[in-house]
Amino acid sequence: MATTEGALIASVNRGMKTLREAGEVTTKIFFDGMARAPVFKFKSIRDAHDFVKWVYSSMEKIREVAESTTSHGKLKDVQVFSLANNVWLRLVFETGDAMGMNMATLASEEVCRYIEENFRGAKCIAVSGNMCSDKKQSMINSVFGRGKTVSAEITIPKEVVEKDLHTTAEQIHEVNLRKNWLGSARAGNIFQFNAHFANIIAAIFLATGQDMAQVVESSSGYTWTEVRDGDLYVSVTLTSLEVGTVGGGTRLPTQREALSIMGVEGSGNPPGANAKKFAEIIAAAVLAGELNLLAALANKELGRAHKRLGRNIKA
Ligand SMILES: CC(C)(COP(=O)([O-])OP(=O)([O-])OC[C@H]1O[C@@H](n2cnc3c(N)ncnc32)[C@H](O)[C@@H]1OP(=O)([O-])[O-])[C@@H](O)C(=O)NCCC(=O)NCCSC(=O)C[C@@](C)(O)CC(=O)[O-]
Ligand SMILES: NC(=O)C1=CN([C@@H]2O[C@H](COP(=O)(O)OP(=O)(O)OC[C@H]3O[C@@H](n4cnc5c(N)ncnc54)[C@H](OP(=O)(O)O)[C@@H]3O)[C@@H](O)[C@H]2O)C=CC1
Repeated sequence: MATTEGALIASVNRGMKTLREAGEVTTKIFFDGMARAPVFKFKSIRDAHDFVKWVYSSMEKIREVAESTTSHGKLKDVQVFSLANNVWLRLVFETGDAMGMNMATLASEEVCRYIEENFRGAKCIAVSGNMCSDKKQSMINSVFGRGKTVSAEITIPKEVVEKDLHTTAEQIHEVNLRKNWLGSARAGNIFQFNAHFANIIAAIFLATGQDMAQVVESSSGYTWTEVRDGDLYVSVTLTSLEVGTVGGGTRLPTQREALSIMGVEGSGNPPGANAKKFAEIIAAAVLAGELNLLAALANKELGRAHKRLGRNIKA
């Protein structure tokens, strides 16, 4: 992790120590796909409607055109949206170990060229029509996923919660409900029912050569807790985690080294395996950070910790 947040390393470290003592973290990827969504304009809604019908009947050809630009990318879905005489095609790609934004953009440009040549009156206004949605918070990413949708979970015995986090499952659960859920809802937040996913995501992105601007949507998600016979069940779900282990800034030597420490540098076997494993490691780290901050809030430790670790003042 690379961060200027004074207490963050200590925070995630204590969370990880707790997870390690509690047992195994389970992680699962529920969705994997990078989206690019060109916007097309038509003369009338009649033409836009005909175009949508044509797209559904031309899926195989569109897939062939898209995949002609890449050996790793696979077009897995075309999601169609319209507004008056405008149509967006949200092209969703499996991108192997790459985060895939260049790969998906190059493939989408080829699809746009094919459409303009083969459907009379279709004009591609922009290869990115914001239904993608890259580097912006959006409901579409939260609902459909972008990059990877990944969850991590663990149940922590009450003795471990008390020893390492100096609190109880009940107190952590109450902070989660009243802060992350009720507080976020009252604040009008619709994407981030969590405490500080962004802290961990930003620090890992910087250390491993990810695209920093994608922290915006990659830190969307939910923290869920339950008290189970005094033990704490805790889980995190990241809806749109956009990461890669090849391409972009992962080519830089220090960033490559950070990925190799986790055993996920470069191409996986099969391709995509490294990026998936990396996403699961990130979800587990987010779980550690989230668990620990909820405990620190329950204990009223926040100000004291930041005084000591941020300002270097003994509390
Ligand atoms: C700071 C602690 C962990 C102390 O907590 P403690 O229990 O007094 O710590 P300890 O000294 O007894 O050490 C326990 C363990 O913590 C770790 N640890 C402890 N110190 C270090 C260190 N210097 N470097 C690395 N690891 C450290 C380490 O794992 C250690 O185990 P050990 O190795 O000794 O067996 C605790 O008070 C704490 O976590 N406080 C909360 C800090 C925090 O989570 N900040 C997050 C950022 S806040 C923010 O940016 C977002 C926010 C809050 O605004 C979002 C929101 O609205 O919610
Ligand atoms: N163009 C845009 O609109 C945007 C670009 N970006 C930038 O794009 C970059 C990331 O794009 P991205 O496409 O991920 O990376 P790159 O553009 O660096 O391309 C990665 C290429 O690596 C090849 N490759 C080799 N091994 C593998 C493997 N195991 N799995 C997958 N691909 C492999 C693929 O080639 P092949 O396709 O031939 O198979 C792939 O296209 C970042 O720098 C980011 O900042 C960010 C946002 C928007």
